[in-house]
Amino acid sequence: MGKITVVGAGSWGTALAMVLADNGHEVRLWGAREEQMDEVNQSRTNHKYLPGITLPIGITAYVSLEEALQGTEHVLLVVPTKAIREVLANMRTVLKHAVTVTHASKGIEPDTSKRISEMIEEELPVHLLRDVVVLSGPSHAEEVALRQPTTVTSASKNMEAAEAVQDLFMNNEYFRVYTNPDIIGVELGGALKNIIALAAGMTDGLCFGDNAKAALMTRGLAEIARLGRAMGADPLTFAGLTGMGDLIVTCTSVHSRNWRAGNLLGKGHSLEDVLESMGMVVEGVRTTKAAYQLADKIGVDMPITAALYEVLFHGKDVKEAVGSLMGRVRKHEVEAVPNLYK
Ligand SMILES: NC(=O)C1=CN([C@@H]2O[C@H](COP(=O)(O)OP(=O)(O)OC[C@H]3O[C@@H](n4cnc5c(N)ncnc54)[C@H](O)[C@@H]3O)[C@@H](O)[C@H]2O)C=CC1
Ligand SMILES: O=C(CO)COP(=O)(O)O
Repeated sequence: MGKITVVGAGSWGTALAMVLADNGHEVRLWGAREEQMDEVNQSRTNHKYLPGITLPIGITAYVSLEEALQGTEHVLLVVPTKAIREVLANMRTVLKHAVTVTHASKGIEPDTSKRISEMIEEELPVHLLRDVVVLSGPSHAEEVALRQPTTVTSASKNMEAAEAVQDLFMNNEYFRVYTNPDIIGVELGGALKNIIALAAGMTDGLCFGDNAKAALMTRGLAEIARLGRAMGADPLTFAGLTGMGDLIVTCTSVHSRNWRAGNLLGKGHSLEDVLESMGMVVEGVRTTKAAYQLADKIGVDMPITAALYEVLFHGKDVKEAVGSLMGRVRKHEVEAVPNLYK
């Protein structure tokens, strides 16, 4: 069993560190806050992010990134998308050897439209980066930390690297990992479902029913797949764990920060107050901006994303946004249908 450094000690980094420690690996958990890292080492808890959970002894917390990375060949990067470039720049200054970087974050960078694997390739020079792998799927940290059955996907351009990550995580009865070569589809599915989860939370906050939620999830998946296909993803990926699977778990679970934030917005709270009250990352807000810009740039129709963008960034009334969505021009459900009759 090897040494693995988990960079990011929030809820997801800590829960994944637990899986790796359960599998017998020596896990180094890095976080920037000394008080929090002392808590992990001394009390074996990380109460702000995983309340009530006792961490396995195989996890050691570090505040020095250089020490945390010494002698490890595998880095699991799990910080919010906003912090990815800053953390990679710090890694670049202290790394002395090549590592495989697996990331488990879910987002797209506004303005550049970059996926996280692209940011990793940009920030780490080739002599420090062996492979890039993505770990994604329907997986709330709260349930993984309770060792409840969970399935995710490991994706990479290099299938050997994806399989190596599958091996690292699959040695217990509760965490099962599939592999997929479609890194674009896996990353886009994980990032874009957060937009739909925010919208699903809003419909619940507005006290709309199950019909509205089912409509959002289904048409949301249609626009996720439409953008994904235009970006070179395999459309089938969006029917899998990192597409439909993650969409279901995020739109229907009270654990989801995106759903909870949307719910508060639907009840009339301001975006500023909602983000302030969450205390954890709500990736869907930045991703809405990034996806809106990307769809606009490449000419892909994403009506739900565009409606949410107006609500979040231009103060449009939520009910008015729903009205505009429902009043759009008539369409075929399946885009290929009109072509069949030509
Ligand atoms: N929580 C979950 O169940 C899941 C989360 N994810 C994804 O994992 C990523 C991380 O999410 P969580 O761990 O849930 O977030 P979180 O809000 O629980 O924790 C974020 C952590 O990142 C740290 N951080 C923030 N900025 C930093 C910086 N500049 N430098 C160093 N550390 C910094 C914070 O101190 C905190 O420890 C997100 O992209 C999220 O979408 C993916 C699957 C499940
Ligand atoms: O990605 C997740 C579950 O798969 C977590 O979603 P939230 O960030 O909305 O909590």
